[in-house]
Amino acid sequence: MDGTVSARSGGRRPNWWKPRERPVPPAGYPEMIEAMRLLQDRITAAVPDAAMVAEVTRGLTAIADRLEPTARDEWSQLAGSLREVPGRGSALLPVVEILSENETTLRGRVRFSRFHLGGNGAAHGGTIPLMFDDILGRLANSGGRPVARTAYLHVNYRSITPIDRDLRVEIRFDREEGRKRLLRGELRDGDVLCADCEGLFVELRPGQP
Ligand SMILES: CCCCC/C=C\C/C=C\C/C=C\C/C=C\CCCC(=O)SCCNC(=O)CCNC(=O)[C@H](O)C(C)(C)COP(=O)(O)OP(=O)(O)OC[C@H]1O[C@@H](n2cnc3c(N)ncnc32)[C@H](O)[C@@H]1OP(=O)(O)O
Repeated sequence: MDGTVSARSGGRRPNWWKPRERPVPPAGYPEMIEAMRLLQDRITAAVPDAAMVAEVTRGLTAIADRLEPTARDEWSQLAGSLREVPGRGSALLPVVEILSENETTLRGRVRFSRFHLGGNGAAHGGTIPLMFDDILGRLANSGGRPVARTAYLHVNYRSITPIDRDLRVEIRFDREEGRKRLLRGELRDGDVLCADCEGLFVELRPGQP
């Protein structure tokens, strides 16, 4: 248990869940993840012939083999841990560029891409909760609060969410009751409400994974 305490809990509760120090990302690391995202988009869109399939498979396997000896455990990995980098260095997440952020509100710009396609130009319905969960989780765990996990995430799809367009997302901290933190969010394409959500985050008790 470390000694970090939450401003919101009046300094009583220790913040036990804390990843170890991460290695500093080498120069070019965010660009490498960006190249991975581009690859995901291009593979999703591609209809290659058999020769190109074989060539790409060889190339990707060679890269995977080169990376394998550098693997570390999850507490030391870089992907997903780069809080200051849009998308946190995770190729899984739709990239949210954070425009403003404080302890109660987060505003950002997000662009779903071909990799996230569901159908007919619209983002896959699973990628929208993924995006919401990540930024709700970011706000829920901000301000030195002890770590909380999503207990539920309710998403309403109000209108299709187009890919390849800059959309706006806004999250706000609604209320906090004991270990429970309720947050709400909205995703908009201009004036059109694409989706909104409500998420409950519950602060973990010491020892809870
Ligand atoms: C990934 C972890 C977070 C990492 C954050 C770390 C650092 C922060 C820094 C940067 C963050 C950047 C980005 C954020 C990254 C990721 C965010 C994503 C987070 C996730 O994606 S995380 C994965 C999905 N998540 C789970 O894998 C949870 C599995 N689950 C459990 O671990 C337990 O289920 C738990 C702990 C949730 C509760 O369990 P428990 O036993 O501790 O508590 P209990 O059940 O007593 O509930 C206490 C009070 O909450 C009410 N309550 C509970 N559940 C409810 C529900 N569903 N509906 C309505 N009310 C509910 C009860 O009714 C009671 O209310 P009351 O006190 O009023 O009676």
